[in-house]
Amino acid sequence: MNISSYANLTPFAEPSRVRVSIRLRPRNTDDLQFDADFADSVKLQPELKRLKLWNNNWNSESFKFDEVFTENASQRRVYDGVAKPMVEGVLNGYSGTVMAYGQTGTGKTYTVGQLGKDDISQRSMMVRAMEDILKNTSSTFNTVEFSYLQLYLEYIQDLLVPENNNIPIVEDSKTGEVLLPGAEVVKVRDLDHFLQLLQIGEANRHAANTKMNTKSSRSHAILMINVRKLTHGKVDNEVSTMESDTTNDLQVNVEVPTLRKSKLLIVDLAGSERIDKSGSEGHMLEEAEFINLSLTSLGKCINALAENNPHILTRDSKLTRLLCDSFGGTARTSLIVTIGPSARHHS
Ligand SMILES: Nc1ncnc2c1ncn2[C@@H]1O[C@H](COP(=O)(O)OP(=O)(O)OP(=O)(O)O)[C@@H](O)[C@H]1O
Repeated sequence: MNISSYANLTPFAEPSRVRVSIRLRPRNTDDLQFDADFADSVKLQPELKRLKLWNNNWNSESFKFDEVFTENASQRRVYDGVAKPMVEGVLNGYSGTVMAYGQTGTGKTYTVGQLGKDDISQRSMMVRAMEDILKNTSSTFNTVEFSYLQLYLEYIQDLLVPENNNIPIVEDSKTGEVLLPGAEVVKVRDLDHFLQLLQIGEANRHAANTKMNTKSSRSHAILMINVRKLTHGKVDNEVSTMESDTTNDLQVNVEVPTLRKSKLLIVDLAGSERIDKSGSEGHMLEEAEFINLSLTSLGKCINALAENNPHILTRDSKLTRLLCDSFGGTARTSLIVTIGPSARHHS
């Protein structure tokens, strides 16, 4: 899978159920030391929402995205362009999924999961999304709850209570809703409460990576925010009245309380390295194969969604089973592909 796997999805379906954006990470000290650059092989054209890739000096390919973010794009701008529309949908009762996809070290966690404790301008989508949801809900009429999980190999582990490390996926046969019995579901009091728990989750993910002897994330991290809103919708009701000897049917507006449920998923996917290039063996190979399987089946679902194909095969991996109730119907998906200065050599 490389850049071209997800580019150019937009023109096929209007209005699309999938949006795909791309973000370039700025050069870090390693890139500068090894003089890694992007400009000789890749050109971002944000005003055209295009990325141009040179295969050699004469040949180039152009890919279209919904949004193109250069290395100068702030966390705020990326959030506004990618996640905010999904948050607005969730506040209006529609579910949505935002996912970060890219190779190790290209900025997936920075984009979707960074806490920004010391500098709020560095806050990522998870924090900004919760902030916006809390700002636009009232604790009297709404409930905001979340779970924070990771999927490693084919095991779902609770990042808030890591002892829960083999959580099953159950599909409600009536509603099709994905249920995760045993996963911690926390009612959010305020943003500070959420930040504290997100930090615990981050530390548990980090500890799991350290145990696996790697700094990079070999698991998918999934933040699941559930919003329940009590709304009072007006419903036309027919009422019969008696006036002297005649019966009259009147249409009256009746206020009926309705509960609207919606879900926002923010997913920090595991690095998308290819097995053949990583030279993995033994356990590392098994790990890479599971990541490959889940990303491949996710790719198939996203392509099916973009083509408005009603048959979305979600059975192939735990990742897509976990996401399946956020794929169909009115739900929307937004994918942000992160790339780094050395990405061309690995794609
Ligand atoms: N847009 C950016 N601006 C500034 N720093 C960034 C940006 N994107 C990433 N970084 C920095 O680059 C490093 C790698 O980013 P990050 O950990 O988010 O990558 P990743 O894709 O999640 O990697 P992995 O798959 O290994 O977990 C981090 O130090 C991060 O702070």
